[in-house]
Amino acid sequence: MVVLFGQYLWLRTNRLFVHTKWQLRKHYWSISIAGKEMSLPQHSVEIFQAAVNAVLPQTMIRNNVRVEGERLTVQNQSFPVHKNVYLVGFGKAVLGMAAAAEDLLGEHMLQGVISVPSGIQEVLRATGKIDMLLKPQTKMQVIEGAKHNLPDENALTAANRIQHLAEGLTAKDLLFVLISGGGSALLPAPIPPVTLQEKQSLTKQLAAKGATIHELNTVRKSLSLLKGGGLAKIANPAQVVSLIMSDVIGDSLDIIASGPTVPSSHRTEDCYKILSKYNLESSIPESVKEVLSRAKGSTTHGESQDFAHVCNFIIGSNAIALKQAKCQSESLGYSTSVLSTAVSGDVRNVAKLYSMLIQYACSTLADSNSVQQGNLKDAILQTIAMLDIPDFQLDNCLIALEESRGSGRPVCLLAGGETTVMLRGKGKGGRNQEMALLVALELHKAKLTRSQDPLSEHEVIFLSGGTDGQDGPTEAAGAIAYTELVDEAISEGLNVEDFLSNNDSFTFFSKFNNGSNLIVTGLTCTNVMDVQAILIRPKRR
Ligand SMILES: Nc1ncnc2c1ncn2[C@@H]1O[C@H](COP(=O)(O)OP(=O)(O)OP(=O)(O)O)[C@@H](O)[C@H]1O
Ligand SMILES: O=C(O)[C@H](O)CO
Repeated sequence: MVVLFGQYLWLRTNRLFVHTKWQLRKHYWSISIAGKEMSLPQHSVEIFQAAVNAVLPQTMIRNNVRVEGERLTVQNQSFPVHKNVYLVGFGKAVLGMAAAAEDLLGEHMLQGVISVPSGIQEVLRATGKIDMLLKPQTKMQVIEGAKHNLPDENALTAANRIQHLAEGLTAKDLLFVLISGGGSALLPAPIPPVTLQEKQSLTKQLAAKGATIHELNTVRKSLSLLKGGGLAKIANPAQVVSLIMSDVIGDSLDIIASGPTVPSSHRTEDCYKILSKYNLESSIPESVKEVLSRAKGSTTHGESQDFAHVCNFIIGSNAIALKQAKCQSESLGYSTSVLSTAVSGDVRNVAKLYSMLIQYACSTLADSNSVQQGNLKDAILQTIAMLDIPDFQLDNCLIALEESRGSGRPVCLLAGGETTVMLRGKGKGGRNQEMALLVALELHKAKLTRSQDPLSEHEVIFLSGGTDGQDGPTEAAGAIAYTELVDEAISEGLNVEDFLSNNDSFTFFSKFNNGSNLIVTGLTCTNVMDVQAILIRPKRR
């Protein structure tokens, strides 16, 4: 059976996908839903796409902000406005947020500066996403910077202009602050004598050693004039209204883009603890030591009462994306459950968790060996506890499985979050591609070690993708894996373990199956962490 999947996807999804390289693989049998022939990998991409489309920045602004006459309402809170609004923003989703905000604010808006990723306007023009671009008569200045998500001179210029704008505000003004993931790199304002290069090098070293975003941003806040509440402090006495798209676990306001409008609860000791945890104490530059010692305990820019002029609102999150993914998956005919929006930890352990979950689901669907199921369940619960994933709902998985057993519908399990990768090699990859490859390897090993194997009786797809469309410093958003992937790779002369030991997942997926398993979306201009989808159904006999 041949389906022109690439073409089909383009027609259906030209809002999101620049191109998607999926071609239908011959061993996937198709099912007919609403007259359409589609396969599991196609469905997984559609579900991922629904997640991303649910959190497009302009939609998030329109869903949360209203301007009626001289009243600006965000969620349930109103603010008077009278041609007194200034706007600043920084992050991967900020261009679309700013375009929608400027439209809504109309004549109330006076001036703005936004710091957005390098090349983003060109990508939007090239892909026809005109509604995310500012109008020619915009009152905003756009500065592109932070290539490869690293702070650079352009981002520094943007941060200086934002600081300058905020410093000039009075009690009559309202500062609209648009914040999204990637904001930390786009708003560098190192406290002298720390230099941009020193800050960049420290964050790079921490990231490479697997530091979490909470740890990274705790350190970033302590070395910045604008992070950790600094921007809000500078804008005082103006009313500050921040609209935030969350790309961190638990939606912690003080961590997203390092919380420029949020008081920080972290202390200097927290920074030293993190630096020593990753053995970086001896390589801290003198300038960093000086700034940390000056902070004398607190790294916050004032106490919480100093933030009475600030209102922070979360307007987009991983939970919103997964909710829409669930709707899409249900409409495609799957028994669906969302398991967690907080999957985090070392990518290797998370991949083990997903592999066990897939085996558990297959054995429950096959109603096989209950001892094996019990052992798997115990191991899953232990891994969840070890990874410390607070909201993981294994019971939701059981609900979907039971429903599927009753109805014969295929199963879709969804989760989201952000893992960390300990870089050991020099290859090219990202946490989603690495996770997909690791899951494939785990499934391969599990298949070899079990004699009666419910895995082989099921068609299984595992997708992991970054909602921002850029997984690590690669051109892909993520990748798709399945149980037979390792065997197929061997037949193509590719050794999965070699690629993994060099953190070279992008190179692997570029070569494997002519790159068909890569999800290539281009920059999506939004960012609410990563999404994983597991699709399972019994193989036809
Ligand atoms: N070769 C590689 N293989 C696997 N992961 C990698 C590789 N190189 C970098 N990474 C991971 O990519 C991540 C950095 O990617 P990126 O800049 O897209 O981060 P991000 O967390 O999505 O950014 P932000 O949160 O600022 O939006 C880090 O977690 C890093 O460990
Ligand atoms: O910019 C950042 O700090 C990360 O994307 C987390 O928000």
